[in-house]
Amino acid sequence: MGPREVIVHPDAVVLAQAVAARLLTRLVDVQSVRRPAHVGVTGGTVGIEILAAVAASPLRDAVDWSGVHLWWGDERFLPDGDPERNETQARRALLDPLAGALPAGNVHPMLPSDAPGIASPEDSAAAYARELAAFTGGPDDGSGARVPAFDVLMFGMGPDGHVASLFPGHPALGAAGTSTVGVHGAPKPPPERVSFTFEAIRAAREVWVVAAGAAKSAAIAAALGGASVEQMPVVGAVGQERTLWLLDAAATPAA
Ligand SMILES: O=C1O[C@H](COP(=O)(O)O)[C@@H](O)[C@H](O)[C@H]1O
Repeated sequence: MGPREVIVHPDAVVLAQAVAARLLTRLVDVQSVRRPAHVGVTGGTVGIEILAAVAASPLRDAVDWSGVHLWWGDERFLPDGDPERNETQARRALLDPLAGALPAGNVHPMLPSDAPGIASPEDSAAAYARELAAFTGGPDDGSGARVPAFDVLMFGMGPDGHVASLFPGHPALGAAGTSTVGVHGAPKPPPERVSFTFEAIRAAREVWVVAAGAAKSAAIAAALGGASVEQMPVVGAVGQERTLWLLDAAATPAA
C-alpha cells in the first residue's frame, strides 16, 4: 500500500470535472490491459456531481461500457426508487444517460428495503456479499471479504470523517471476515444503511476519497494530523496500489 496522495482543485465544480476525467482515463487505461473493469461509486453531494460530469463528458465514448461493472460502497436502506437512495441518484445522474451502452447486468445496486426476502440491512448486506463473491473468480468458500479487485473504489467523506457508511465510534467499524455490513443507528439519516467493510475497501487497487467544501476541512485536518480510524474512519480507506484524496480548496486545511 503506497502513501496517500493529496490533490487539490480550486473548487467543487472543477473537482467534479477533474475526477470525472480521471475516472474515464483510468477506465480507458484499464481496458487496454484487462477486462472487465470494476468501479465502486459513491453517493453524496460531490459523488453525484462526479457521475453527472461523467455522463456529460465527450470522453465517455472512449470507454467500452460493456466491459465495466458498477458497484456501490454503501447504500441507504430505503425502498426501491426512494430519492435518498444512492442508487436512485446515480441512475438519474449517470446510469440513465448511459442506457444502451452500459448493460443492465453490469450494474450492481445494493438491494432496497422492499426487495423480496429483504427484511433488514443485514439481509441486504448478505445478498451483496454473495453478489460480490460471484465476481471474484475462484471457488466461493463462504469466508472472508471476497470482492472483485476494484480498479477504482470511490468514496465521499462526511464532515464527521465517515466513509461509505462507516461512522466514527460505530460498531460497524469493526466488522471483519465479510465484505459488507448492516448498519443501524447511523448519525446521518437514514439510520439504517448497508456498507462495505474496511476489509473490502482495502482490497481495492485504487481508493479515491473525494471531498469538497469548508464543512469537510476539520475532518481532513484531523485525518492528516494522525487521527485514528475509530475517530476518523476515512483514514482507514486505503487502496492496494494507490490512495488518492481529491479535494477542493475549501476542504483543504491551511498548511
Ligand atoms: O450518506 C452519505 O454521505 C457520504 C458523504 O456525503 P456528502 O454529501 O457529505 O458528500 C457519501 O459518501 C455516502 O455514500 C452517503 O451514503
